[in-house]
Parts: sequence; C-alpha cells; structure tokens
Amino acid sequence: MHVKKTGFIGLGLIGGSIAKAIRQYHPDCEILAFDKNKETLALAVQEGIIHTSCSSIDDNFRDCDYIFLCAPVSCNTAYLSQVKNVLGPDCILTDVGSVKTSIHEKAALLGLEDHFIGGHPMAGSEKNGFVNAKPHLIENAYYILTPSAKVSEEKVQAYRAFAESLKALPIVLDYRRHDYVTGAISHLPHILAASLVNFVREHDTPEELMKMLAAGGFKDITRIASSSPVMWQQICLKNREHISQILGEFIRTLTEAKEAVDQGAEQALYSMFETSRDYRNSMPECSFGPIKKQFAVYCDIIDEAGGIATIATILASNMVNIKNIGIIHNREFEEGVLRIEFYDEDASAKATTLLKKHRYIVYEV
Ligand SMILES: NC(=O)c1ccc[n+]([C@@H]2O[C@H](COP(=O)([O-])OP(=O)(O)OC[C@H]3O[C@@H](n4cnc5c(N)ncnc54)[C@H](O)[C@@H]3O)[C@@H](O)[C@H]2O)c1
Ligand SMILES: O=C(O)C(=O)CC1(C(=O)O)C=CC(O)C=C1
Repeated sequence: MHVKKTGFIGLGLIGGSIAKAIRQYHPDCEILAFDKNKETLALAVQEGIIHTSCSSIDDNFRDCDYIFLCAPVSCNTAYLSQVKNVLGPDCILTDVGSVKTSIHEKAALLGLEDHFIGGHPMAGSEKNGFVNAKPHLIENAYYILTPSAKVSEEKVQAYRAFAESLKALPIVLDYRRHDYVTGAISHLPHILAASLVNFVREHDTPEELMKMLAAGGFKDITRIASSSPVMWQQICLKNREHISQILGEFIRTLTEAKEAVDQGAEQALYSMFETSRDYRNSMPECSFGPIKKQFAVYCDIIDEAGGIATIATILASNMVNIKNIGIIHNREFEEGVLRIEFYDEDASAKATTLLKKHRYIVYEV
C-alpha cells in the first residue's frame, strides 16, 4: 500500500492526530490541510506535519488518495458538496465524525457513495485542537469504518490496511448500528457527565462545599464534561433519534434505582452494584486508546526509614526492574501505600509473588 497524498478538512485533535500518525508511519506522504483557524495551519506547517496550507477546499485536493473530513459533524456534512467539486476518480472520501447517519444520507444524495467510507476512531480526549493532537492517539484504538452501499470492496480493504498501518484497529459496521451503539457508550455518557456537573453546580451549598470536596468518584465520572461544547452540541443534534430513545430507557433505569432506594430494597440495591461491577470488570483492559494499561502493584509499607529501600532490594536482587515507585495517599488507601510500577505484566506478577513471600500485604488492583 502506497498512500501518496492525503488532504484534511479540519486539523484539530482528531485530524491533527491522524495527520501526525501519517507523518510518522508514511514519511513520504504529502499532506495538505484546510482549517478555518489559520494559526492551526501555520503551526502544522511549522512542525513539518503538513506541506500545504489551503485557504479553501481548492484544486490542491484534486489528486488526494484520501480526503479526511475532521471538523465538527454538521460542518463535515455541509462540506460534502464543495468536496465533490475536487474529488479525484480514485479518492477515498472519509470523515472522523462521531455520528454517521446524517453524513451517509448526504453523501448518497450527492452521488458520492462510490467514494465515501465513514470513519470513526474510538479514541479522543476532553481536550481539543491541533496543539493536543498526538500521533499515538489512535494507536490500539478501534477505528470504525462504515462503508457506503456502493463503495467497492477494494476501497474498503485499502482503508482497512491504511488504518492498520497507523496502528489502529479497523472494524466495519453498518452506519445506523454505529449511531445506536455510540449513542449508548459515548453520547449518553457525555450527556450524563454534563448533567451531573450542572446538577452539582445548581445544588451546591452557598459556601460551595460540593465543589471543594468532590473527589475521585466525581472526577472519574465527569472528566469528559470538560469536552468541546460545539462538538457535543452538534453530535446531539445529529443523533437525536437514537439519543432520545437511549435517554428514555436510561431514565427508566434511574427510576428503578430511585424506587429501590425509596423502598430500602436491600437485594435490589446489592444486585445493581454487583451486576455493574461484574460487567465493568469483564470489559477488556488492554491498551485501547490513549490511556495505556499500567502494570502496578500496591503494598502496605511500615513507615520507617529504609522501608522503600528494602522492597527495592528484594525486587532488584530477583531481577525485577521497577519503572516507578512512590507512596500514594488517596481515598482508596487512606493510610497511604507504596505504589510500584513495572514495565510489563510478567514483572508485576513476579513482584506480587515475591512481596507476598516476604509477608508484605499486596493489593492487586
Ligand atoms: N474529541 C474526541 O474525543 C473525538 C473522538 C472521535 C471523533 N471525534 C470527531 O472528530 C471531529 C473533530 O473533533 P476534534 O475533537 O478533533 O475537534 P477539534 O475542535 O479539536 O478540531 C476541529 C477542527 O476543525 C476546525 N473547524 C471547525 N469548524 C470548521 C469549519 N467550518 N471549517 C473548517 N474547519 C473547521 C477547527 O478549527 C479545529 O481545528 C468531530 O466530528 C468529532 O465528532 C472527536
Ligand atoms: O476519551 C474521551 O475524552 C472521549 O470522550 C473519547 C470519545 C468517547 O469515548 O466518547 C469521544 C467521542 C468519540 O467520538 C469517541 C471517543
């Protein structure tokens, strides 16, 4: 596979990350981009990520092997008619938007189905913009492809191979199915996070005790409430039907939880947390997306001089290399424990066995 030229429309977090990955894995590939933000384009040229900065969707795009639409979802759809004017005969036209039905419908309306394959890397961040883009953002992340009805199998295979060459994990889905599934696992969580943060803002005490005391649980579940309002406004507007159906079902689930609390239903409350724990723990824990799996063990340590040195010596004398070591204090380990991080799973397992043998209390998290 030799990709000679790629064009980007929108070069923010996702467009920028894909462009940076292309620069890394296909150093000979020519990259050009149009973005409404001129500073973004200037920075991308300065960093050597793109060769050409375009002031519109112009003739430069004509001989691209791939054109990536990477602006917010409504903008991507709106740009299709302009892209049609510069589309070469063999070009694969794709987007990275979080909603697929609307752009597929517009592509069909404009007769672009021979070219259009929807794309959606299942990786991202609450941060936006080219400055936060990273070549490894899509590494080991599922990259959903939603081919149009009329696009050739050859193009789908080529795109699969291209996504793999950027270290992503391509998977083909029907675009309507995509919108239902992402409605539940991505769009609903963003609405919940935003609603929860707004709920606390509106119900806080006059001296803002909730804001001050909010700890790990609240922060874990609301990180994504800091995401781009424009992006999420557009996603909610474009996936209305699915999100409305999913929210309706979710509200019923919340009503059941309230009933269990109101009635003091011990068994129902226990089952709710037991079922969620088991299902959450069954989810794959490998290195998907930007958050890499860490190999760490936690162990109680007597608070005396030389405590850390003793552990480091036990591990070093058994050829176990430590990546990082330090005492942590958080609500899970109120007294403070030693956190020891390793380079791989084998080292972590060997350390656990050794420390237990030396009668340390080890927590495997
Ligand atoms: N952020 C995520 O976690 C994530 C993950 C997967 C997919 N997506 C999808 O990727 C797309 C881009 O999101 P992002 O996170 O990279 O956002 P971003 O804000 O980082 O980047 C968007 C870029 O598009 C440019 N832009 C905006 N409107 C434009 C217009 N009318 N014309 C030209 N350029 C325009 C902006 O200047 C910016 O550089 C969205 O469609 C989103 O649904 C986002
Ligand atoms: O990690 C995050 O911050 C994200 O929100 C990434 C995330 C998600 O998981 O919902 C956001 C939007 C997408 O389209 C795909 C991925």
